[in-house]
Amino acid sequence: MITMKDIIREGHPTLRQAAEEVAMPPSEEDKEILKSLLEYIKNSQDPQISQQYGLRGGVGLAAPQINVPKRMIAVHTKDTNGDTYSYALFNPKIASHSVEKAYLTSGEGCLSVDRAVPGFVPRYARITVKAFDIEGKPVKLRLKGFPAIVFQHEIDHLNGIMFYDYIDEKDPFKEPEGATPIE
Ligand SMILES: O=CN(O)C[C@@H](CC1CCCC1)C(=O)N1NCCC[C@H]1C(=O)Nc1ccccn1
Ligand code: NI
Repeated sequence: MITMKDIIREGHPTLRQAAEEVAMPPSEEDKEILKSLLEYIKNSQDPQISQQYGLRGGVGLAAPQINVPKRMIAVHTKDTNGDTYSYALFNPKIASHSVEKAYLTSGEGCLSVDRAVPGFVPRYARITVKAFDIEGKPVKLRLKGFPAIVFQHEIDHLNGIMFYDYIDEKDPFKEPEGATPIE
């Protein structure tokens, strides 16, 4: 199982690399890696397991964060209606997106960043993601709200982008023009 010692931290070059596409259909090895990403996220949200293994809670994880420069992400979270979004995907791509932006009013953090970096992170309010599921079947997701923010944070990791790259240094809490705040 993945624990915090497997998660690389800022300064590690892999976090700033573009990750490689995963060949489809996925190999058994790639399937195991993808499963382990989703397993970490679920474990990190389990009070007993996360305490026992000292896991930092997360709602998403990308393979580069465990020093695997391959295009794989896992997301396990709820939206404000309480619907659960649980995905483990290969080669996710943002196929289209809204012009409208959105941002978390709490700002963002990252399991690979051991410090608080305050400020709003402007992202697209709605996205359409095309990807492949754990069996290599094509999937298409239309996302908005918190899940859309999480997916963008994870897909950025596949392109070597960190959340704080978007924060306005001069005025970190400036409301991004016409953006929707997400509590
Ligand atoms: O690449 C993936 N990561 O770096 C894990 C990140 C991903 C999220 C950050 C903002 C959008 C995606 C993560 O989950 N966190 N970041 C650091 C510690 C807290 C934790 C978090 O934000 N938890 C959370 C947030 C809202 C509701 C419930 N839990
Ligand atoms: Ni992150």
